[in-house]
Amino acid sequence: MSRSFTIRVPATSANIGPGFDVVGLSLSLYLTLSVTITAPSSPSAHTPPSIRYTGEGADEVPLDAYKNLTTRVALYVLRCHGISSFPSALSIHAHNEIPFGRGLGSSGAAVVAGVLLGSALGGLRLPRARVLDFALMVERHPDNVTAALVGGFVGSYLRELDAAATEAASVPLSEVLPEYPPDAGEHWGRDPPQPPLGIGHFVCFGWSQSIKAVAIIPRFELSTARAREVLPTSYSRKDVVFNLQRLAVLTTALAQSPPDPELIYEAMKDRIHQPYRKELIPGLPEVTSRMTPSSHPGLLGICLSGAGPTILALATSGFESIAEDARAIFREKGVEVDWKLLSVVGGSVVEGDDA
Ligand SMILES: Nc1ncnc2c1ncn2[C@@H]1O[C@H](COP(=O)(O)OP(=O)(O)OP(=O)(O)O)[C@@H](O)[C@H]1O
Ligand SMILES: N[C@@H](CCO)C(=O)O
Repeated sequence: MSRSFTIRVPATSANIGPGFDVVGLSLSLYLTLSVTITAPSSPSAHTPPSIRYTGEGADEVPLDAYKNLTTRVALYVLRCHGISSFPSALSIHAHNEIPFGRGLGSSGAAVVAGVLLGSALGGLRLPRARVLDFALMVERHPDNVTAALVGGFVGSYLRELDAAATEAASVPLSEVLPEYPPDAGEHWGRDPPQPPLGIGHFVCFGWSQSIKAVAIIPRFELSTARAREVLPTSYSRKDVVFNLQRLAVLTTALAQSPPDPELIYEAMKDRIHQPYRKELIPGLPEVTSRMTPSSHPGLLGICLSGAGPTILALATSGFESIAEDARAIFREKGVEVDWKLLSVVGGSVVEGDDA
């Protein structure tokens, strides 16, 4: 008997200014997997997975199930449950609206989609907290994956792990997600590390429905790894307190109706990551300082989205003039951008899976 189902995971913006590695927001661009497992023509014939990929990243994403991030994560989940291979005659059509390497959570979405895929393929029915554990074994900061899974405006932290769990969680990704299948008759080698239970914890904040997100997306990629390399390993107390004060206010201010632009604009400022990332993103300091609620009615606040280079402007109106003026500032620095008006949406869904 054939089986088919769909997995849909939203884009995310992490940090929202002061909440570095802490808060995330799910946004209305999606990675969608349409999955079909056809009944094998003969029980002994094992057909390898076939992947078709359309949309953002289609020209660079690997279509080999042992190299593709989403399917490697799915196989990791299956192997942790004693299932050593993909089902036969598995076909996946991935359609992606989330641009790669722009700070809109493309890798977090691919990882969450992979965990949900593994759970569905194995009939595992993993509870949401366990899905998060698996996702956090692969993507080690919780802000994007938690928001992609749960949806809305979310704050999260990683539980402090005991020594054994710390060791399990610190296994290199190359071991968690090996790229190559074993040759026929061989084994994968040692069992993959099981995620410790309850790695990530989160809380959902309120969100004023009048607030939309303008994503101003430079036409170049910046990997999260590169954007983390430029960050210092320690901070002054003054800078930490600056961010904590703003984050505490921001988490409630974005739920108020009507939202208060003066409060939010100041509460979206950051001293922990954006100042260090300006060398990688020409125009970042100018865009975040020259555009204010006074110069742009409707604007509430402006920040780097995730690790960048996208800029996220939260606003209740005036979306086009905010985007076009940001475009003009970027153009002065030689950077071309595209922009999208996005809404805050719900989290990941799996539809049509009766297994
Ligand atoms: N749908 C996908 N399928 C397979 N691989 C993907 C997919 N989406 C992202 N990736 C991989 O993740 C990489 C981008 O990850 P990276 O963490 O650098 O950026 P990001 O997730 O887009 O940004 P941020 O984490 O700042 O929001 C891509 O270059 C690609 O290798
Ligand atoms: N909090 C992370 C998000 C990137 O995915 C960072 O800013 O590096």
